Amino acid sequence: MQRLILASSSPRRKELLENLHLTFEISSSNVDESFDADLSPKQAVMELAARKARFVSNRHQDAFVIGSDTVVVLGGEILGKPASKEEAFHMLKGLSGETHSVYTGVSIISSTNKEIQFYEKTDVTFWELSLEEIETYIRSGEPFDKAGGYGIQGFGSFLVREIKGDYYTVVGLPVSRTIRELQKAGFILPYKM
Ligand SMILES: Cc1cn([C@H]2C[C@H](O)[C@@H](COP(=O)(O)OP(=O)(O)OP(=O)(O)O)O2)c(=O)[nH]c1=O
Repeated sequence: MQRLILASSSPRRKELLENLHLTFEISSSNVDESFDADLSPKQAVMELAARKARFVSNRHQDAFVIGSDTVVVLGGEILGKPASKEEAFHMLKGLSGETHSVYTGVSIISSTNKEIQFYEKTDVTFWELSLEEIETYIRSGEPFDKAGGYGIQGFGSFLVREIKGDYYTVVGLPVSRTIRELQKAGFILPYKM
């Protein structure tokens, strides 16, 4: 029986992988999430996803490991998680009425230590937001553990007017691409596809 490990502490990623009816373990990675300012968003998310997957793979060499990283990009600027109410306010005010891109990078390391990296990008357009809407949203506490300061899957759904691309890329794991790449890497699915 092949072992599969999700290298993530994100409850969303766990839930998304569970949707695929796979049996897997969780092992969170403790890596430095800073990256070189010269990296493009796609390079940055793939590099961070690989760092997370390698951290766990080094401790569990017999397993398939999945690592993932998500950022929001507005006008060329990469937004991570807001560290304060002020930062959340600044991010959400910037996203108001605009279209931004969400990049999620994924790294898969196989049980024979082969690495695959890929990314997906989804464009998200926000409604024009009033100051009251932004303040109400920040008071909910939802922005703080999420790239760009919002969660499309939660209360933050009211912010979003339109998306173009895979919804699950925004939530943190592009599941349909991930299962295909996992299979290519040699992981045997518990069902036929
Ligand atoms: C834009 C957006 C991001 N997010 C989340 C996905 C990621 O969990 C988080 C971005 O932070 P990440 O650093 O990608 O992930 P993480 O720290 O939550 O988990 P780990 O590193 O252990 O895997 O933002 C949403 O849940 N909904 C959204 O709409």
